[in-house]
Amino acid sequence: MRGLNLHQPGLRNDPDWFRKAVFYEVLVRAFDDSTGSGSGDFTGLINRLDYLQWLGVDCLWLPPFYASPLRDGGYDVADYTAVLPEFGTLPDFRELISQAHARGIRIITDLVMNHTSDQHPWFQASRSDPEGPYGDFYVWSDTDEKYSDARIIFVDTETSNWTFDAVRRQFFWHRFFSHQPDLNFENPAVQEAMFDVVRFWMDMGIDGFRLDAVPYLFEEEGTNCENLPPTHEFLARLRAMVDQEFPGRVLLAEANQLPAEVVDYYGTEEAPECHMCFHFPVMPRLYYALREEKAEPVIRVMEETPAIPKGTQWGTFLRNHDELTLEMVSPEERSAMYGWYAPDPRMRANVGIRRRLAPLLDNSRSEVELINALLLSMPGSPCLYYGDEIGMGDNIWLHDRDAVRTPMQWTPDRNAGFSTADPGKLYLPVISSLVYHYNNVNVEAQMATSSSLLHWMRGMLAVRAGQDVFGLGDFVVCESDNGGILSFLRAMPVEGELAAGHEGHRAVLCVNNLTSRPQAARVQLPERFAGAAVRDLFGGTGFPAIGEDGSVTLTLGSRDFFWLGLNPHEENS
Ligand SMILES: OC[C@H]1O[C@H](O[C@H]2O[C@H](CO)[C@@H](O)[C@H](O)[C@H]2O)[C@H](O)[C@@H](O)[C@@H]1O
Ligand SMILES: [Ca+2]
Repeated sequence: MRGLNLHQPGLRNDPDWFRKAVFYEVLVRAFDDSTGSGSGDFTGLINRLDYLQWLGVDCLWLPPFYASPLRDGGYDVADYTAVLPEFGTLPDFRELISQAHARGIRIITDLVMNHTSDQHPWFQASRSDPEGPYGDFYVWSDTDEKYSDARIIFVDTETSNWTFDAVRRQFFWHRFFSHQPDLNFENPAVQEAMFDVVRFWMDMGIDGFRLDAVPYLFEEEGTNCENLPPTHEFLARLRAMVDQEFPGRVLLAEANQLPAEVVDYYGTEEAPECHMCFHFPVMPRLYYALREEKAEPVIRVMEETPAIPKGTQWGTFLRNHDELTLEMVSPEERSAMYGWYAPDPRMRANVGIRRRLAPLLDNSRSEVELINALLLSMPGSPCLYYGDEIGMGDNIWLHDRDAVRTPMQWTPDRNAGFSTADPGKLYLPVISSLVYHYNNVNVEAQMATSSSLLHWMRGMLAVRAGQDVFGLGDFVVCESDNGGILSFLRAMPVEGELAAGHEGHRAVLCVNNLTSRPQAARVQLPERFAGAAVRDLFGGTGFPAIGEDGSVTLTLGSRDFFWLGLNPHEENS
């Protein structure tokens, strides 16, 4: 056992930390440029940790910062144990970990196991020396006909999962871009090499990994080459190694699949795999429900979500560095969502929408608040995307997913306070559109305005942090007589293991008006809440108690929501 991170100053010794945490995805490149190079870096991120601590996030997720030609935002790794020189050095990264930990903030990073860049020395060796030690590191074939049942993921750019290599005079397999050859996981040396990568970064002190594109590790003829048994066997071995050598560190699966398939990435009691999995299908349903003004799509996807093993957690999100993926919705839902959210074809990418949260919702403050309230109160540990806490805009005139990867907007000054470089030297231009210009949308201005979205987000995170039930409690949909109202309980037992030592209310009733008009609704709770006292979690104001039949009638303004603490034993006041 090499690495318990629990003794780091600032980190709480809590095995459930990831189940209660708010994650924050931040691109090192996009956050703060401390050197004037035009690109963000580790020192810049260190300089902004106080801001992230102030905001109330618990764990950062850093997408790849490894040596890379950057043809896929760093997901094209050219050296797994080197960092991009423009981001700093390994000692700088180590300093970032220790500075984050000192502030009680954990860090997980991306582990891109499925593929490398074609610039990786393993691929260069594999293509030029088929009989050498790396000859079998990739998936080679004399034809491009194998695995024909596997879909193409990057439909905008790729026409085949095979590309001919003129050096080796064979085809190589790639699930993503043709410059990203898939590693051959059938080769034990590849598996061992990946274990060593995991050890390298965990030894350095990171708190876990997001496992990128994890369904695609193995291939098998006659299948769609996704979620195959050997992939799960490999993940179980990886988890066993992590548990043994780095207890307390987490693995988070990025498996863009239906819930019934994703749950397999938690593994079994005998052979656990990941501690967390992103829940892809729920995210588009939140956007869908806002436009359809109906709770049903969200309720349905939650009903289709199987229970997960004890001690694990979903990861949830509204946006990330990729397009808002519509792979997990039906063709009818997809075309409705394109119509609502991506009327201009430039807003689309692959099977999804390359826009940020605020522009998706046409900068409607009440919709941004409501969808964030849903994210923060539904099951799962929410992951925020940098800049969405201030309602940053996007730039659909940029290439591919760069539309949503522009520099963080700190101030109304040059380059939005992100960099002192000549503006032309920035890795991407700052947002200067009419509505989302950095003159108006920036951290400094919002910090100075108590009614800003930024202050609202911080307040929400603070309230959530005081209620363990959001991370640990059950999710129970409460029937209501109004289809535009989504109401559910987050509850955990008063007696028993879960309740011991945890804070806050044991039951919170969340009621959300998905419609743009005021609504009244009679909400039915389980019988045990009959007569319970009701208090708003934000101001502590008492509401009328739950009726003796277990129901309560509430009125909500347009896109309004309530988080109501329930106490069956309190005198109502
Ligand atoms: O490394 C290749 C890609 O891996 C992740 O991709 C995921 O995003 C895709 C959409 O952009 C999605 O369709 C796919 O199912 C996912 O695995 C990573 O997040 C991407 O940035 C990266 O290009
Ligand atoms: Ca693969």
